[in-house]
Amino acid sequence: MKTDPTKDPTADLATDLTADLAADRPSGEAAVAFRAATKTFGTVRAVDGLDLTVRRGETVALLGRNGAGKSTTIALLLGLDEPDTGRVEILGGSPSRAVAAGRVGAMLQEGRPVPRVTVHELVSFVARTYPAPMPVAEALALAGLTDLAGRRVDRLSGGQTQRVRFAVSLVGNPELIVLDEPTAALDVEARQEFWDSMRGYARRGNTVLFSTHYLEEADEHADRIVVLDSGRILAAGTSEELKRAAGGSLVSFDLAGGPTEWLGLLPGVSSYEVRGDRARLRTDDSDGTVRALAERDAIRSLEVTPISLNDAFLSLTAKNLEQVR
Ligand SMILES: Nc1ncnc2c1ncn2[C@@H]1O[C@H](COP(=O)(O)OP(=O)(O)OP(=O)(O)O)[C@@H](O)[C@H]1O
Repeated sequence: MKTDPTKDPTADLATDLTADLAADRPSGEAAVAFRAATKTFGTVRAVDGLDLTVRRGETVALLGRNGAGKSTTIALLLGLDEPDTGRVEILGGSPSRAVAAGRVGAMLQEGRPVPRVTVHELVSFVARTYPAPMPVAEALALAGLTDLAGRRVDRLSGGQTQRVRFAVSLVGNPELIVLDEPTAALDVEARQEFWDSMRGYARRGNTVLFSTHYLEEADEHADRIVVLDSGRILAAGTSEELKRAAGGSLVSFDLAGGPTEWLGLLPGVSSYEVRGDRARLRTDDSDGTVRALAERDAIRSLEVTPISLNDAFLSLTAKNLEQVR
């Protein structure tokens, strides 16, 4: 549902419901639905029986290593490629219909700036190709480009160019925006500016699906994270849920020169490492591990912390590697 802060939101809701009824579709339909979708290239299953639903208004991150299947998933979603088997739907219909109607905006990895035109000219040109675009000034403001409107697009920095691509993807006033690694190669500041723009768009009630390698970005900017590996979903949920799914906590303490062979035998401990005099134990049963350490009087500078999202990601993908082998 789209909301304009200057308007009564219930008026929007009423309009939306009327539109939904008029279009003969349920008002609660998903923004994105993959149903057992598979895509194979030669012997590689880039997308392998994918079942994924993104609700309207959600911001979802697709997280995965190189080759996990993120770009192929996005290509299927945008109708740039067809699944071999299974189904992909956007906003209750086919991807190509949603794209043609301007209901989906996309920012893909490739694409070079057009020479000589200004930011305003380019975004205006793209706006004219959509049936119900947003005002160009609004798209420029959302993308943080108001002050750069008169600048030539081939004379912008990497971060500014990325924001132009963002403006181009949203000027059609889409309900769903799909971003394939939108901040690859941006510095920290440009990345932050980009996410600020994206959040402005999401706050209007729109749906965002983005792929990333950056765990912090997924953690910070998505309502839900979907971890992909070998074209399959390994885990999905909030970062807290993923940490829980990966299992466990970290227990660390000072060895004070003591032996290390027994660490792996402690209750709950699945792995451990020793750096200098500090032992770090990964455990599924932190209470049991701590009790056993206390019995051995090995609790010097003891700390129990939840695992980081990074640890959870590594652990989830490592488990999958073991299963694949
Ligand atoms: N057109 C293609 N022809 C052959 N193999 C392909 C093609 N597109 C993707 N693949 C393979 O499918 C798998 C998934 O690739 P995909 O690009 O979807 O992964 P990704 O998660 O987006 O990776 P990255 O993070 O490196 O962009 C990889 O093994 C890749 O080599």
